[in-house]
Amino acid sequence: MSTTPEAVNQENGNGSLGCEKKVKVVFVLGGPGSGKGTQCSNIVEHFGFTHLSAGDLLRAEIKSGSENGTMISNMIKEGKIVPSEVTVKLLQRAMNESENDKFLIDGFPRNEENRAAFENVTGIVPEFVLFFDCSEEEMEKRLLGRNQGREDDNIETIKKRFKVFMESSIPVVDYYASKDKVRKIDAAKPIAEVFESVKTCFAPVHEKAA
Ligand SMILES: Nc1ncnc2c1ncn2[C@@H]1O[C@H](COP(=O)(O)OP(=O)(O)O)[C@@H](O)[C@H]1O
Ligand SMILES: Nc1ccn([C@@H]2O[C@H](COP(=O)(O)OP(=O)(O)O)[C@@H](O)[C@H]2O)c(=O)n1
Ligand SMILES: [Mg+2]
Repeated sequence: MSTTPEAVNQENGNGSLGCEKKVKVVFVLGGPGSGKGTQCSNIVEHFGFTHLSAGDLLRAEIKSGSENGTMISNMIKEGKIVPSEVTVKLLQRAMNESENDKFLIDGFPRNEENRAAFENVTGIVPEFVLFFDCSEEEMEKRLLGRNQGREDDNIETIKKRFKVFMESSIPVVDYYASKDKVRKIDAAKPIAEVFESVKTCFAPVHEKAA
């Protein structure tokens, strides 16, 4: 059952969303074009998670005619990170509206502010962080060929996104690595091979051949 908007804003214990609902969260991080969205679709199909892309939620918010739409749109065009207040609310709403209790949160947290705001507001600590490791050269090639009509998939914005990734997102990966929560994947390989590595992070150990 969905909760009321008021419940969404309440702080509660670990794994709680301000109501009785306990959830499991896996953060999916990696540079722009590293294949986060592609692999999340595979994970959803095989492991029953619900995929929440922070970027998709922000783009939907622009389309909905929200009062924040212009600000979000301008930030995305510049490759900048939208204030956490906006993004965390969208993620919380999506989790509360879902019947599922397992979420892949893709493209979030992208900076220290995102990370702290999410943990403070929701009380949720991720099970682990999937990190897609890929060279900028490969990511650039993929983004320029993505063809989804995105206003930020142009070379000028791509360069800005790479800079933001290195300066703001890598420290978040380092933070979770210091807590032994990062599962790093070589994301430069073909899609099916990357998914073989991803699977090992989700499948229980006993499912593997002895
Ligand atoms: N392993 C891969 N090898 C080649 N192309 C890929 C691979 N993974 C994803 N792609 C393609 O690269 C582009 C970016 O992938 P996407 O999943 O949207 O990445 P992200 O969400 O990390 O930006 C898409 O066009 C996608 O089809
Ligand atoms: N946590 C987030 C995620 C995305 N965004 C914005 O949305 C843009 C696109 O994010 P995305 O995750 O859809 O992009 P990809 O990494 O999938 O290419 C980012 O460059 C940011 O401008 C944000 O501000 N905060
Ligand atoms: Mg994506």
